[in-house]
Amino acid sequence: MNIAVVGTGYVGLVTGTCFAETGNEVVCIDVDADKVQRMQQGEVPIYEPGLKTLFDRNTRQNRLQFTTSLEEGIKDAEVIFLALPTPPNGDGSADLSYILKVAAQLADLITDYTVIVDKSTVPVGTADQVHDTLASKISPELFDVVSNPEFLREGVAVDDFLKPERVIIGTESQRARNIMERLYKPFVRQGNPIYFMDVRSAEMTKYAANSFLATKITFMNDIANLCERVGANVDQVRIGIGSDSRIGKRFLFPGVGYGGSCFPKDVEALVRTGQDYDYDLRILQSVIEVNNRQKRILADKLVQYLGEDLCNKTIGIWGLAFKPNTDDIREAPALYIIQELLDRHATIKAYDPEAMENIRTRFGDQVHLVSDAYEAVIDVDALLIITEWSVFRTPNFEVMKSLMKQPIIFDGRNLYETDYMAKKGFYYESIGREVVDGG
Ligand SMILES: NC(=O)c1ccc[n+]([C@@H]2O[C@H](COP(=O)([O-])OP(=O)(O)OC[C@H]3O[C@@H](n4cnc5c(N)ncnc54)[C@H](O)[C@@H]3O)[C@@H](O)[C@H]2O)c1
Ligand SMILES: O=c1ccn([C@@H]2O[C@H](COP(=O)(O)OP(=O)(O)O[C@H]3O[C@H](CO)[C@@H](O)[C@H](O)[C@H]3O)[C@@H](O)[C@H]2O)c(=O)[nH]1
Repeated sequence: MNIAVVGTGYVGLVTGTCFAETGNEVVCIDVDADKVQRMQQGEVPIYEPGLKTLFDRNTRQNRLQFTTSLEEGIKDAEVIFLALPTPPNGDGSADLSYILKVAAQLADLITDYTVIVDKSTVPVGTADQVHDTLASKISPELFDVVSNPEFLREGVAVDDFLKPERVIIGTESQRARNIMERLYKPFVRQGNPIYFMDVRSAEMTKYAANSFLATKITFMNDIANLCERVGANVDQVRIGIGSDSRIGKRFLFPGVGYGGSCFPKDVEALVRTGQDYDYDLRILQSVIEVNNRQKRILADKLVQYLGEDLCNKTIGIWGLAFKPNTDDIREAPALYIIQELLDRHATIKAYDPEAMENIRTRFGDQVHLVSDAYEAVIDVDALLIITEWSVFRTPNFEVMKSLMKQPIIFDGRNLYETDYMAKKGFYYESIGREVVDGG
């Protein structure tokens, strides 16, 4: 099938590459000329495990191509995916201008029946708006607008796309449904379902899923904070409740708050949708509040221990990306923690396996970026662990102790056992567990 993907970011590039991998002819379109040129020259502009191999294979075989021209990119497409940004407006609502602008352009270009698929995360009613934009210029018989929200996670995006737990397709058109089913069949051969539903329910499913997961994490963060106060260990509580299949083991890991380009903006946008319909989503309002507090928790713990003024202190940081296996720093807790430390005049040394370029772009030379984890602890007064990259899980603590000015660790991801850290001679604070002082 001939497919066009408009918007070649984390979602668009993975979508385009994976559809090419199942034999489709894919053209990816992006307004960012520099990005398009890099991709045309064989460079994958984001870090996503497994993507480069698929990208190389499909570009080599000319099944995956790139252009800045919408007209050229969509000319043979039976299906056009919109994988465009939907960032938050000032009031928390989703900015639909990218989607509606492209919809208006498509209205001038489509001449044969085409399925327009909304893959971006958009509020209920957006597909109708896209439909109306097109229908104001071309016959509704020339197109269908389908909602096909994407559930991939960064860091495992290729796996998630190739083996989705479910595919959601919102459409009332049998013709569009048949095309979408044909396209997705290769990805659900192990029996995972494709759920067809009405467009509005599909749009809502995406927000409900992200908001539920953000709530689950936030609930655990709240419980973790209480565990600290009552002398319980949140890791044991997590295992205790997670083994109840009604609760489930996943997404119960407490930490420094959820970040990334999706949960923060999508929870806000759903609250906003509620307000538009005179309905207060109180649970989600609390989730936002608790998460904002949680993003500061590691800096708060540090300040409580080292004092308000950090002007003579050097703080090491492990992990800057919002989660492991990505270079993405959008809404990363690290951004908030770094800003807090800078406001308190601390010197910062930081290391992340993939996200340092993005941090350099954001903070310039205010953050001293180093080339490995051990370098980030040389002469530091304390180490903050913000992202749980695997490489941080079993460090040589003897070496660390010999490098650090003081053996103090604030661990936002509960990477180590508290008893072990005490035995190794560290002052060690984590999330929802006892503080130990082995010094
Ligand atoms: N990142 C994720 O993990 C994820 C997962 C599921 C859903 N989503 C949703 O998918 C959508 C895209 O997210 P993303 O993370 O891929 O965004 P992104 O910012 O990484 O990529 C968006 C791309 O669109 C391009 N673009 C902007 N205007 C354009 C135009 N007029 N024509 C062509 N290209 C244009 C940008 O240059 C950019 O390359 C959002 O709605 C997001 O909420 C994201
Ligand atoms: O137990 C957990 C799990 C996650 N997180 C945090 O939650 C955030 C989001 O993590 P994750 O969901 O793994 O990454 P995303 O790539 O943001 O993926 C989410 O957002 C995407 C965009 O909408 C959806 O497609 C995915 O299904 C959804 O999981 C990160 O800051 C994680 O550190 C925790 O703190 N504890």
